[in-house]
Amino acid sequence: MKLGRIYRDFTELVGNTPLVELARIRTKYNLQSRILAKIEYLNPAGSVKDRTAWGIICEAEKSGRLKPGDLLFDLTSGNTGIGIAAVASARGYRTKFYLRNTISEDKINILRQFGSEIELIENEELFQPDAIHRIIDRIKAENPDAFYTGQRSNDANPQVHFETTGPEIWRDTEGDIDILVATVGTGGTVSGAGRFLKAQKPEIRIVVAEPTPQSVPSPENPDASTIEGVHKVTEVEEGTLPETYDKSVVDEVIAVTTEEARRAALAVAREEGFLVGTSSGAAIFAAIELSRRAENDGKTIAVVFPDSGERYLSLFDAPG
Ligand SMILES: Cc1ncc(COP(=O)(O)O)c(C=O)c1O
Repeated sequence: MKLGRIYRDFTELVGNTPLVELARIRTKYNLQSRILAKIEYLNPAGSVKDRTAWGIICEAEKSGRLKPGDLLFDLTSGNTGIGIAAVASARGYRTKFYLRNTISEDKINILRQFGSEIELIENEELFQPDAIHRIIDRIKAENPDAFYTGQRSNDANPQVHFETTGPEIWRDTEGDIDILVATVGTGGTVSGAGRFLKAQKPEIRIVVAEPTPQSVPSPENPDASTIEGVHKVTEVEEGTLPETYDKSVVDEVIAVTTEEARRAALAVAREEGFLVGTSSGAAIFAAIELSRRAENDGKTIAVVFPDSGERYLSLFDAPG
């Protein structure tokens, strides 16, 4: 980065997040691999989704689909909404978001600060067969003149990770990377960054940390404590995975409970000083599991930390 730089606006701050070695986690768990974490909460609106938001809005502007003052809308578990709301403020658009009613109060409060319109969707509605597709059809019909950012289907989402997240990890490791671990909401991060990294070095393994079945709300277990923003990618109904998730880049999936993810996130805060969210905890838990395998001795594992633990303070009691 050159000295004395003045940034033109918010969007120039998106990306180029630091990759940090977690040496104290390595010592604590006596690991034989090097663990690196990409600290995505250092994006300007606080999550990896600032990249997605900027990628989608930039692409829509280039193709002439947006004019000043337009309304943008999406179905989101919060972080994408916050990223889109922030980029929209910087570019002169309005926003409206549809959110599951179990989402953390912290994220809803942040969206209100940006002036976004918010509509909550009953958790139960999401249990019905084909719920996501029906909800998306409904919200599109409700906003006929607005622009649907469509994080689950818009190719600009994985593309921005192919153009930024993947190259940044490749550049910062100077190619010394063997495994990438990420979680999947839309799959944009893992598909785009994973595709880029495999194009540079085909033997890199791409690993997804997914929630266990017990960590996903269902009609039988509606109050399950979720890893917010993160979905199961195995044993899910045909057609429910987002179009932006490219399972062909993924070599392995490791299941993590919400409790394991929470504890791992706390270990990162207490050992390394990074207060990360639960999906970061799931990713580091999976990385620790991988590094306990003899085959991974001496290897480098990079982990994506999507957001900050400050986004979930209202969901969990202060731990001891
Ligand atoms: C907290 C959190 N972690 C991880 C992810 C996964 O990111 P992606 O949508 O790129 O798969 C999301 C996405 O919504 C998220 O909100």
